[in-house]
Amino acid sequence: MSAKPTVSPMMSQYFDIKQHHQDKLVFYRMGDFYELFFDDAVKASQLLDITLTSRGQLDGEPIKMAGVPYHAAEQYLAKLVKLGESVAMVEQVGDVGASKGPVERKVVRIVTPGTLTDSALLDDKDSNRVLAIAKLKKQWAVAWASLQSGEFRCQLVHNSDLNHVLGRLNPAEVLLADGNSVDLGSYASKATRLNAWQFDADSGRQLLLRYFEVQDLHGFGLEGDGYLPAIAAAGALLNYINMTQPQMPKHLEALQCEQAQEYIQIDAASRRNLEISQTLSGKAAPTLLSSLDCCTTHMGSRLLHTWLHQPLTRKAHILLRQQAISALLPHYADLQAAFKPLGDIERMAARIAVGSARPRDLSGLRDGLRVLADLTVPAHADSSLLNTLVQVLPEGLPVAERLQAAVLPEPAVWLRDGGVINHGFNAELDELRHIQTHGDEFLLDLEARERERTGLSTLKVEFNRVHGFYIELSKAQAEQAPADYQRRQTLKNVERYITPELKVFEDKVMSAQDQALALEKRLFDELLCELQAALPLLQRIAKAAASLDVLAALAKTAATELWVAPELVDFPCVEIRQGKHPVVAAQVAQFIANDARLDGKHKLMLLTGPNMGGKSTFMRQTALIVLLAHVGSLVPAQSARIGMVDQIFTRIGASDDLAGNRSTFMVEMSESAYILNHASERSLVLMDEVGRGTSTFDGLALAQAIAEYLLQKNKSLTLFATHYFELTKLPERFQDAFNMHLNALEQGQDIVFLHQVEAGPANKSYGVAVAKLAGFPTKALHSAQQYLQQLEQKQREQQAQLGLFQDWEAEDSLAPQSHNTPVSSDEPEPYAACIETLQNLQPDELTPRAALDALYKLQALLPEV
Ligand SMILES: Nc1ncnc2c1ncn2[C@@H]1O[C@H](COP(=O)(O)OP(=O)(O)OP(=O)(O)O)[C@@H](O)[C@H]1O
Repeated sequence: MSAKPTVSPMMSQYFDIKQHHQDKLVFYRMGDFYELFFDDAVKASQLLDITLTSRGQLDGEPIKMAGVPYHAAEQYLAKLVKLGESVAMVEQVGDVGASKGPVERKVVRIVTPGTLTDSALLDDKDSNRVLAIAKLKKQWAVAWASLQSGEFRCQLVHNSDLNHVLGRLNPAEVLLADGNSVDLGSYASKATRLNAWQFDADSGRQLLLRYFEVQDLHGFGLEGDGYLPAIAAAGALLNYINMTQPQMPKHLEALQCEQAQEYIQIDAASRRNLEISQTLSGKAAPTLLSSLDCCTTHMGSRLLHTWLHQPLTRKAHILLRQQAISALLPHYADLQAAFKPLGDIERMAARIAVGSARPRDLSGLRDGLRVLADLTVPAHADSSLLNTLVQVLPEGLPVAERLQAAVLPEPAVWLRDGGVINHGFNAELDELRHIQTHGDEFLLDLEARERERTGLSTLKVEFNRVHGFYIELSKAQAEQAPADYQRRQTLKNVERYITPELKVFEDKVMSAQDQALALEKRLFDELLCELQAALPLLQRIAKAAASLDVLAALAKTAATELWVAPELVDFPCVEIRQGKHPVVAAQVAQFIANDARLDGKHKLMLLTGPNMGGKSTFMRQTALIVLLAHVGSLVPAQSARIGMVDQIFTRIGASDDLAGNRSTFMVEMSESAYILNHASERSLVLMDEVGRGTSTFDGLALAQAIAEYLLQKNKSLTLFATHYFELTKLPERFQDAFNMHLNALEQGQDIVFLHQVEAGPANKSYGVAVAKLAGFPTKALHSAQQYLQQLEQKQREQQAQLGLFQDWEAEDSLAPQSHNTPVSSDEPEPYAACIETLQNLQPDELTPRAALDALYKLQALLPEV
C-alpha cells in the first residue's frame, strides 16, 4: 500500500485512515454495514467465518471485501478481541446530504482487548486490565489499569519478577515498546507494540500531571529518578487509553505505586499449578475461585479473583479481613439477601465515566445506591473493617435521590426512543409530553367525529412510524370517502387518508415529539456530567459493596464447610490439623482429612506413596490453606497455625512449553532452578516428582541435589513428593528432613487407596496395581508384573551382596586401611597369580576374609590389567 495507485475517492479516504492503523482491523462504516478491505477482509473472513467477496477494482484487481451488519457488530467485535485482535471503528461523521465526495469518516474508537468498556464485549467476572511494561537503564516497571474499576497502579519490578506480576494481574493486553525484548511467557500473544517514544518519561510525566491536575507527582510517591520507569509506563498507558476511547475516561484513580512485598510472590507456573482461577487444562472450574465464588454480584466475583491472586503479607491487614469474616458468620445470609437486587454498580460507574452509560445504567445505579443506603448491618465491635465499609454505603443516598427525581422508574432501553427522564423533572419536557398525551384524546375525538360525519363504521384513526397519522377505511367503504380525504397509502384491504385537520395535528405532535426527544437527550447528558463529578464517591461505594460481598461469600463457605480462623505467627511454620483440599473435598464422596507439619525443625517433608495415593492433593491442599490464610479467609481444617510466608513455589506436573519451545524436562529444570535461586527461609516450596523427566540416574541425582540444596541453602519449608525411594534416606543425614507417606492397602492384585498421611516412608510404589486400575490390557499388565519381579529379584541379590560386603567391612580388624592399598606390604602379585590363589583356596579356607583380601588385591592391580 506504499505507492498509492489511482483510486476512487472512497478508497482514497479508506487508505488515509488505514495507514494510521496498520496493526488493526479497520471496520469501515458503509450504510448498515461495517466493511473490511484487502488483507483485513481476508483475516476477518477467516477469524469470523464470514464470506470473503469483492467490491470494485484497484489496478484491475478486485478489491477483497468482507462485511458485518452494523446491528450485529458487537458479537463480531467480542469474537475478535477474544482472539487478541484490535479493531479501529470508522464511522460516518459528516452530513450525508451535504458532502460532495464520500461522506466524512473518522476513527471514533479503537476496540482493544484491554480497553473494552462495552458491557456486551466484557466478561462479567474479569477485571480486564491493560498493562504497560517500560524499561529505562536496566530498570523495569509496569503500570496497569482497569477501565471497569478505575484501578490505576504501577510497580517497579525486577526483570525476573515480571513473570510474577503478569501471573498476578493476568492482563488482557500488554503494551511494550518496539524493540524492547522481554520474555512474556504465555502473555506473548497479548502483546501490543507501541512506538518507543510513547514510553518517554518526560511526556509521560506531563500527561499524568495534566490528567490528575497536579503540580508534581510527589503525592503519588513517584518523584525521584528511581521512579522514571514507572512514570514512563504509566504515561504510555494513559496515552494508549486516551487513544482508544472516544473521550478520555474520567474515573482513573489516583495512581498508586505498589511495593512488590505487599503480596506473596507467586510465579505464573505456580499459580497455574495451584489452579487458583484456572484449571491446568485452562477451564474456569473446578478451581479455588469457582469453589469459593458464591458472591452475589459480579463486582464481588471480580474482587474475589483479585484477592485470591494477591495473598497479603502484612499480618495486620490479613487480620482485618479475618475478623470481618468471623463477625459475618452468623449474618452473611442477611447480607447476601440484601445484595441480591444490587446490580454491577462498579461497571455502571465505569460506563458513566467513559460516557457510554445507557438509561438502564442510571436506573440500576439509582436502585443499587438505594439498596446500599438502606442496608442495616449491625455494628460490629469486633471488626473495624466491617464498620468502615458499612459507613461508606449511605453516602450514595443524595445521588440515589437525584436519580430518583431524574429518571423514570422503568426507563426505556435506548435513549433515542425517549421515555427516560422522569415526570416533574423538567417543566418544558412535561409540556411537550402533555401535547402528545392530549393528542390521544384529540385522536379519539376526531375518530368519533369523522365516523359520525361520514357514517362509515370501519373508519379508524391510527399512527405508524413510517406514514405518521392517517384515517383508515376498508376497501368496501373507501368509495364513500369524503372529498377532503387525501389518499396516503393503499393496501390490499384498506385505504389510508390524511385530512388537513389531521395534518395540522400531526405537525404539532411530531414537532413536540422531536423536541421532547432532543430535550431528553440534553437532560440525560447533563445528568451524566453531574454523575461524572460524583465518580470518586460512586467508586468508593462500589468498592465497599464489592468487599462486603466477598467477605459475606467467604463467611458463607466458612460457615457451611466449618472452616476455622488460622492463627498467624511470625516464624516459619505450617501446622494444620485435619486439613482438607478446598476444591477436591467437594468432589469426592469421602475426603480424608490430613495433618501437615513443617517448622524450623521439620523443614523438608519427603512424601512417598503410590500413584493416585493423594500426594499432589495433599501438597496442594497445604499450599492452598497457606494461601487462603494470607488472603484473610478462614481455612478448611480443624485448626491451623500458619507462619507469614513471603513466596509460594510449586514444581508440579509435567507439561511441555510448546510456545516457548522448551521440552518437558527443560521446563522442569528451569522451574526448579528458579526456585533454588529465589526461595527463602520464609517460602513454601512444593516439589512433585522432580527429575522424572530424564533417566533414572540423572533424575535421582538431580532430585537428591535439589532436596539437599533446599535444606542447606534455601532452608525453605518444603513438601517434596518423590518416587525415588533412595531419597527417603535423606533424614539419616539431615535432621530437619523427615519422611511421610500416603498409605494404601493391597488386596491380592488390587490396591485400595486410604489417602491417609502417615509417618515414615512408603514401602512400595504399587505402580503396576495402579496401571490395572487404569485399565491396562491384561497381557501388558502380566508382562509388567514379570519384569517387576525380575527387577526386584535382581535388586534383592545386589543388596544381599552389598550387605555381605558391608558385614565384612564392619569387622574392623579385618578391613584394609584403604581399598586401593594392598593389605600386605608385599609387592602386588601379578594378576594371574592372584586368580590362581583364589582358585586354589580350599573350601574351608574360603572365608570372607580370604575372599575380600583376594578381591582387594585384584582391585589394586586393576590399572595394570
Ligand atoms: N485425602 C483424600 N481423600 C479422598 N480422596 C482423595 C484424597 N486425596 C486424593 N484423593 C483422590 O485421589 C486422586 C489422586 O490424587 P493425587 O493426584 O493427589 O495422587 P498422587 O499421589 O499425586 O498421584 P500421582 O503420583 O499419580 O501424581 C484425586 O483425584 C482424588 O480423587
